[in-house]
Amino acid sequence: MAHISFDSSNLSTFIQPNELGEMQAMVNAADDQLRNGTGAGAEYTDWLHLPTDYDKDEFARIKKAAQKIQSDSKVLVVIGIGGSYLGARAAIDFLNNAFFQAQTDEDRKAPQILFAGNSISSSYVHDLVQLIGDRDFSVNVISKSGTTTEPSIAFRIFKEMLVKKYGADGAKSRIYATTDKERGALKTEANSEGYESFVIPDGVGGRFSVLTAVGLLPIAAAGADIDKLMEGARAAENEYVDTDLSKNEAYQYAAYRNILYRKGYETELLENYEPTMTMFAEWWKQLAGESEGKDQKGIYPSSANFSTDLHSLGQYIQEGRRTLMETVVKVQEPKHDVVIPSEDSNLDGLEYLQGKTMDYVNDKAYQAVVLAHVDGGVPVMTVNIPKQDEFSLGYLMYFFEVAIGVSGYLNGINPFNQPGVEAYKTNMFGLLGKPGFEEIGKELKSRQK
Ligand SMILES: O=P(O)(O)OC[C@H]1O[C@](O)(CO)[C@@H](O)[C@@H]1O
Repeated sequence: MAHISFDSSNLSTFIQPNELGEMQAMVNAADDQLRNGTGAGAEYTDWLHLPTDYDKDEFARIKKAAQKIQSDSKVLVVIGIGGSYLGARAAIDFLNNAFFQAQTDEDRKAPQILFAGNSISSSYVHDLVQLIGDRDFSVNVISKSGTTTEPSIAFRIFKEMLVKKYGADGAKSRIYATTDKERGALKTEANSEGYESFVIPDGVGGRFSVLTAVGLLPIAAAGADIDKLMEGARAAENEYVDTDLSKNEAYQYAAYRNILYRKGYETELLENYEPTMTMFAEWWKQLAGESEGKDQKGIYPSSANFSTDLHSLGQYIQEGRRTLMETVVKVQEPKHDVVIPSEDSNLDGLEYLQGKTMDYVNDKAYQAVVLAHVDGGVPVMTVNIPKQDEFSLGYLMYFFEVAIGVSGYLNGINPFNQPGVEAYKTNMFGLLGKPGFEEIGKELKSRQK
């Protein structure tokens, strides 16, 4: 039995009973493209078997490195952007205390995990340096290419800080490089400087890399059980193999979102009712957006955090343009529950809820929102997960990865490339005067007012 469940029961006013079955032939073809390597981008599908087929020696090394970081550092600075950071960030938030990063070093029982190199904000880096202060720290620099501008700038800054604090040799023993197995600038530097290094496998694109060292080292350093994370993903790998739409809920999700997309529901909101899942949605947004948004088509992935955003975006979702569909990731059992206290004055009118738990109210909010949004013309799908633990997270991430792979093929694109990301980089290099980009720089500058 599947560990998580996909609930499509609220789609009945938007999709007729015959429509899912009519997608079966297309799903069969998409499954063939994905699993038999007949589709575009087949060289980037090794993530499909990562939960079973991974480097066990490296996995043990990751756990050892995490222990070393825990023993000699109060802070781990994780440098990376896009798929080289979002999975770790999402997992660490999802699995830990809501105030993990704000806890004292003693309470946290693991290093504070701070992220850099995911923007070019100087103010952010300045403040991060201040926050580290004189505490012991290590750096995990994550980049397949080793030349991505944002993480490369951050790496220079934190490497210099390490050298000043620990000397050249001390710094080397505190830098962990996660990169290509043999090529690229970071691999070359790791080899020559002797940094401990971990591999981003060739057949795994950044947005599908959370279950490699890219995600696993920071997640383990934060104190999570990465064996359980892999176990959950492995269970999902075994679960979502049947091509039959009536049996494979990840494929069902892929098919339904494509049916809806073709009816004009062009934006999908990934929603949660737990603030610790905000970054999970950010991970999902790259997974879906970078995979599917190409050739001038694709579902636009967005997100909303409830009930917070019901008081900001709620109006639009209820009554704005009818192009939205929603996918809720609903946690069945909270990490902790809290009873609502009684108050004699009852000025807030809440006495009818005294003695009930907050999670009871949160669940009723979810039920109420589904009813209201469906009535308002917004199709709602729900992915139910039992709780926020490592096993469930590994399972859930695999669910979305396999669903997005199939979904991309259903829409006739290559889900595993990202040619569009280069356009801004080329322009930026031109404007910055990077050697080799002089011509484009001249042309761009002539167009600027
Ligand atoms: O690991 P790298 O090479 O620094 O790239 C980081 C990110 O940049 C992209 O290549 C493009 O945004 C992503 O796919 C990737 O996750």
